[in-house]
Amino acid sequence: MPRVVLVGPPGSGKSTTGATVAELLGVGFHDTDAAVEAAAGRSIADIFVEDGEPAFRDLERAEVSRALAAEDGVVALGGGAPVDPTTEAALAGHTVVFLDVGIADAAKRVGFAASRPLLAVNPRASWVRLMEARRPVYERVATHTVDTAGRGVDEVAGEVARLVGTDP
Ligand SMILES: Nc1ncnc2c1ncn2[C@@H]1O[C@H](COP(=O)(O)OP(=O)(O)O)[C@@H](O)[C@H]1O
Ligand SMILES: O=C(O)C1=C[C@@H](OP(=O)(O)O)[C@@H](O)[C@H](O)C1
Ligand SMILES: [Mg+2]
Repeated sequence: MPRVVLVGPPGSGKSTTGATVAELLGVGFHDTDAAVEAAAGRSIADIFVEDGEPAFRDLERAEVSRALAAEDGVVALGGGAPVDPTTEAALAGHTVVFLDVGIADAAKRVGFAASRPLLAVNPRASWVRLMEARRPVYERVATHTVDTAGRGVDEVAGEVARLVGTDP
């Protein structure tokens, strides 16, 4: 079982902070988006364009299920992963940290580049809409919440590592 699973919206820092948390804890780091891309041999943006979002969600659900069973370090999910009911149910019993962030910090961090297809059109409005819909899901699955607003990667990673460092 992973030591900690990171959830939160795009730009909350799951992928970047997760790698630092893993270093601090001396464990491996696994990003489910990177695993989906490696297995498909294509970027997430290409999977969205060529096969559509439902096809990506199917790949994501399968990869998250595998990672929750097989990985034992830090696991970062994609921002939409916990919205899937199967994935939400599978997160029960795991140590899950919700990296919270507001639109101002997320916009500064992500720049809303084309690599995040859901934010390609009207990025700020799309991000706010996604976050409004998903916040209840993040709050339901989280065992801990860390506010990342105005805080750098090292500070956030240090707090996450302290929160979960004593967990078995
Ligand atoms: N706490 C932070 N402070 C400043 N920049 C950050 C922070 N967390 C992440 N970033 C930067 O924001 C961008 C998006 O981070 P990323 O880890 O990909 O987020 P996510 O995986 O949650 O979408 C990256 O360029 C990263 O370096
Ligand atoms: O919010 C989403 O639905 C998505 C977030 C992305 O991951 P990050 O949250 O790591 O950017 C990636 O999984 C895909 O573009 C879909
Ligand atoms: Mg990410």
